[in-house]
Amino acid sequence: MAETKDVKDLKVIIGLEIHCQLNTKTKLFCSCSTDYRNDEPNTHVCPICLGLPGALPKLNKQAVYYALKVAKALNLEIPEYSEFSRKNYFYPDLPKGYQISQYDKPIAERGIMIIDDDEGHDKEIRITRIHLEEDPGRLVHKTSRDRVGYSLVDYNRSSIPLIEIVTEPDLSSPKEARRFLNKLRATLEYLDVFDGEKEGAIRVDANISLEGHKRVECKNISSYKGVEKALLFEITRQRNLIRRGQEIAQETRHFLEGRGITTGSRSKEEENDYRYFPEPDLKPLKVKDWVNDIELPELPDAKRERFIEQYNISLNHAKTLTGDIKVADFYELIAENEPVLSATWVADTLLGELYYRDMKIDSVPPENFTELVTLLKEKEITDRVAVDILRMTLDEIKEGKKPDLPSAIVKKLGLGKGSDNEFDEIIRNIIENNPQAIEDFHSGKSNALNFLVGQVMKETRGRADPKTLNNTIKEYIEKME
Ligand SMILES: Nc1ncnc2c1ncn2[C@@H]1O[C@H](COP(=O)(O)OP(=O)(O)OP(=O)(O)O)[C@@H](O)[C@H]1O
Ligand SMILES: [Mg+2]
Ligand SMILES: [Mg+2]
Repeated sequence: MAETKDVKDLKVIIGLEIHCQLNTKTKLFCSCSTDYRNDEPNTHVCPICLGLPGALPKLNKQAVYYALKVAKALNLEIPEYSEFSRKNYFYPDLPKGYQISQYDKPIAERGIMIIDDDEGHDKEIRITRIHLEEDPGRLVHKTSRDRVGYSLVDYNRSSIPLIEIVTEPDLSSPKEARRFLNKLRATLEYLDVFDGEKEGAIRVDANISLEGHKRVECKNISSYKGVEKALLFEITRQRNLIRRGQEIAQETRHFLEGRGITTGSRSKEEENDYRYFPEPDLKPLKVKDWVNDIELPELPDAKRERFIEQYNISLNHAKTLTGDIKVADFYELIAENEPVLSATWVADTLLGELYYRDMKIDSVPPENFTELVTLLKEKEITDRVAVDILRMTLDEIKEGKKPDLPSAIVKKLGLGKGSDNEFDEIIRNIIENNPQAIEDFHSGKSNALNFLVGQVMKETRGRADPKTLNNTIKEYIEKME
């Protein structure tokens, strides 16, 4: 069956296992603070999260509540009871010799998330299950000068609450996987149970196979881009093997972020028998009773529909604006004034400029942005000038300064839109100094006119109105014959 198909036409099958740190104040089974990132190693520890003999876990209810919130948001079925289990393995990141996790009675099972497929159509991705577990410690591997390796271990992270979200193998491309993760992250942030900006907040195991062949699992990828890259690499690697008539080994591979490749593990250490059994120190949870108290906020899909309805903006803009709760909140602060124009400028310009500068939207004062949109609406400035002002504003914020209001910048730098006759001399000069362009124009090359418009825009620092400039320049050329 598979042999008759061209290798490049084999379907790509992807399933993800996503570990997300929940942003509770304290750890899953003790009261150590989870806010460890700026502190020395092993300063947020106690007998429980160090796994000392005799220490008993005490369940953090907040974490259960957060996990249930996620389960409800992704439409999972909540069972009557949920139970913790011990997952036994020996590794220095886990001093107890077992991780408290969940096995056959997870918090929730069988849900759905809808994403865009590669054609932009809605696609349902089935969620297999969500379970709660504790994070192990963190190992730092070092090489000393005599090249003998050694490892340091930090238990600050030990017992931070995680949820593991497992999907069915419903994703069909690396881009889909990326979109799934983006939407999942957005949902978790809407729910306020997760902070995706924190280092180590999300770790993904990406499973991938080609139709009719064995699956490979790329473990512990720590960025969204990394997942996409690892999957792209795997598709090429697996296709090449199949082309050469070799079998794909079912194995665990590691993704090397820096080099963008995956490598096979030397040992078979992952092929563990975890000897799961119910955790005797924690009672089963009657989760069905908890879930009734959970109220969900407005989620991305609902917000998107409301934005379209309330502000009359396009589907694409609504998708972009609701793809991140901070962007959605910013938009709602400024939307009253010119909702459509504001949507365009946030979605099509502001986000790109922020991304380019590695800045976050909540650093932008809403009043500055509102004023910029007003100036545009009143046609006091051109689009070009607006982009320049936006860039100046963001650069100032980035340098830690308080940016001037756009109206003040316009005044100070004389950036107000001019009428074409104000630029009479500039237009004449440009026409006179570009005889080649005039000749091209006469021989019907439309680019020539664009070139002249561009020159005038440059000379006027973008103050001329490109919409009228086309005609004006045409008239000048005809007049000057
Ligand atoms: N043929 C396949 N191709 C790609 N992915 C697959 C395929 N079959 C299953 N998967 C995915 O592999 C993952 C299986 O994860 P699961 O946790 O159930 O098992 P595991 O990987 O064997 O165990 P572990 O939790 O120890 O990693 C799921 O995300 C599932 O969608
Ligand atoms: Mg798993
Ligand atoms: Mg797995």
